[in-house]
Order: sequence, then structure tokens, then C-alpha cells
Amino acid sequence: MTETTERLRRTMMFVPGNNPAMVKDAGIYGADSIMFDLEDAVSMNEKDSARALVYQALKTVDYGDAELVVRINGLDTPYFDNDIKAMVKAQIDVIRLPKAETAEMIKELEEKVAAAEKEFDVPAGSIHLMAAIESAKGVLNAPAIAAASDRMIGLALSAEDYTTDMKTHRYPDGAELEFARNMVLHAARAAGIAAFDTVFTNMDDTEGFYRETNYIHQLGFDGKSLVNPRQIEMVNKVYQPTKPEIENALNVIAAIKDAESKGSGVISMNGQMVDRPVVLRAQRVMKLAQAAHIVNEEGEYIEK
Ligand SMILES: CC(=O)SCCNC(=O)CCNC(=O)[C@H](O)C(C)(C)COP(=O)(O)OP(=O)(O)OC[C@H]1O[C@@H](n2cnc3c(N)ncnc32)[C@H](O)[C@@H]1OP(=O)(O)O
Ligand SMILES: O=C([O-])CC(=O)C(=O)O
Ligand SMILES: [Mg+2]
Repeated sequence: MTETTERLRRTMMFVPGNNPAMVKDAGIYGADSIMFDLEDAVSMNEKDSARALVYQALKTVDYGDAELVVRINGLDTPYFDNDIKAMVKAQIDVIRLPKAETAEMIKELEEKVAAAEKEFDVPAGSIHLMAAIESAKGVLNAPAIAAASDRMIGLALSAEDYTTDMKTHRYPDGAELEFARNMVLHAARAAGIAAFDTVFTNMDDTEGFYRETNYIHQLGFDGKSLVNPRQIEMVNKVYQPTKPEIENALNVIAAIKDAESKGSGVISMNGQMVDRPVVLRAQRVMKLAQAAHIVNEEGEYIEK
């Protein structure tokens, strides 16, 4: 179990829950979050065996510091209850509900998770939730979904199902996702939780992957859902702060410390005003730089 608030979530990698080799080795690629899939990557006749495989792996495999997430089957499936029970019993960090469309769906999930925590003697409130937004209805209800439970840690946009629902498909410029991306991101930020962009499924289009990742990084997403380990390093590269950004962040943090010691919360640095939002951004830059192993916890550069 890992700390859930304020952790970095640049990369959330789907791992098909019916693939023993992938499930066993999923920890070696360095994803911030590993997401075992019991839903669309698993065929109907493998649902029970996939659930058992993921349960067993959670009990026996060491996934290091990665956050452990499971995408369960939806509320309208016969697998929903058993998925919840098994994953709560295994003390997964986060349950991701696919095809979330209303706050009531989150509330129903929350009730079942709470009951399972009781049944299996798992600390109350320890299992967190997130929701995947995959339809027009889900997008329009995103603010209520994001705020539906204290257990919620994030919202994800799922563009494959969403574009199908919208009677379109995915285009290289992403215009068809503009409204949904902004809704999901704003709903998540307003509720104080994380926002994940959708998967990119063309493994050979590296240029397209970088274009999309740079774009969602600029918008403010925490990271992306991924389908392949090769995508992890590319996302981390996009999220890695540049040297000037790190220098500026270090100067901001030093300047505000100095100002605070003199009893002031706002100062001018090289003609630029430095106040709380600037400091918060600088702290995030340092966190990303530490995650990229460019600086240590003291903010000093690590020699390569
Ligand atoms: C719309 C949706 O719902 S998306 C979510 C559901 N879909 C999924 O979960 C699919 C996940 N991804 C995959 O299954 C695969 O990456 C595929 C099918 C897309 C591509 O497979 P491959 O061409 O074999 O990938 P690739 O050659 O890059 O694999 C390299 C290594 O990474 C492993 N790997 C690939 N993808 C994953 C993954 N998602 N999780 C864990 N390991 C993986 C492979 O097993 C292989 O390991 P090996 O070198 O030990 O043999
Ligand atoms: O959550 C995702 O990004 C994958 C998915 O299910 C979808 O796109 O429909
Ligand atoms: Mg989907």
C-alpha cells in the first residue's frame, strides 16, 4: 500500500489480467501506477481466471513503489461484485471503475467496497477509487463523478469508447477530444484529484505519441493511461523539467524562504513577482525533477 495523495502519476500502464507473464513482470518497467485489467482486455470466458491470477499476483509479487490499480468490470456486468471482493481482499491501492456515467455509480461502488473492507478485515477507507469517463453522459457528469466520494483519487478519459459513443473516431489532431479533455481535467482539478489522459494505441507512431503527450502535459494532466512499457520513458521525458526550469524553481524556493524569514509572503525576483502559486509550481517542478533522478531530495543535481 502506498501513499495516495499528491503522489506523481505520470504513467498508469494497463496490464491484461489474463496474461501471466505480463502480470508477473509488470513491475520492472518503472510505471508510476500499474493497472491490472479485468475488463476489456479480458474475454468473457477468462473473467474468473484473470481475477484469480491478479489476486494471486497481488499476494505474491513485489511491485516495489508502484501504485497498484485494478480496472474492474462495470456495474452492469455479472463480474462487478466478485471483482470488488477479490481486489479489496488483496488490498489493492485503487479500484478504477470503467464507463462511469453518474455520481450514483460511484456511490454504489463505494458502498460495496466499504462492505468488502468490513468482510475481509481491511482497514476502513483504505481502498481508493477512480473513474474512467467513456461517454457523452460521463463527460457531462464529470464534476459530480469526481466529487462523489472522499475515496476518489482521479478521473481518466477513455477515448476509444468515448469516440465510439460520439459517433466519431480518433484523428491525429485530437479535435474530437477537446471538449472531453477539458471537462475531465476541470472536473478533476475542481475536486482536487488527478487527471489522466487516454491511451494511445498505435505503437509505431512515436511522433504522434509525443505530439499528444506534449499537448496533454501543456493542458495540465497528471499523466496518461498507457498500453505498452515502451510508452513509459516517452511520457517521463515529456514530464521531465528542463535545466532552466529547475534553476528557476530552486531560485524561487530559496527566495521565498528568505522572504518568509523576514516575515513577507511575496517578493520580487529578477523583476518577476514571486508569491504562493509561483512557489507551488516550483515545488512541483522539483518533485518531477526528483522523480526523473536529476536532483536529490535536497534539490542538488545528481552527477551522472
Ligand atoms: C481501449 C482499452 O481498453 S486499452 C486497455 C486494454 N488493453 C490492454 O491492456 C493491452 C495492453 N498491451 C498489450 O497487450 C501489448 O502491449 C500489445 C498487444 C498492445 C503489444 O504487444 P507486443 O507487440 O508484444 O509489445 P512489445 O513487443 O512492445 O512487448 C515488449 C515486452 O513488454 C511486455 N509488455 C507489452 N505490453 C505490456 C503491458 N501492457 N504490460 C506488461 N507487459 C507488457 C511484453 O510481454 C514483452 O515482454 P518480453 O520482452 O518479456 O517478451
Ligand atoms: O481508459 C482508456 O484509456 C482505455 C479505454 O478503455 C478506452 O479508451 O475506452
Ligand atoms: Mg474503454
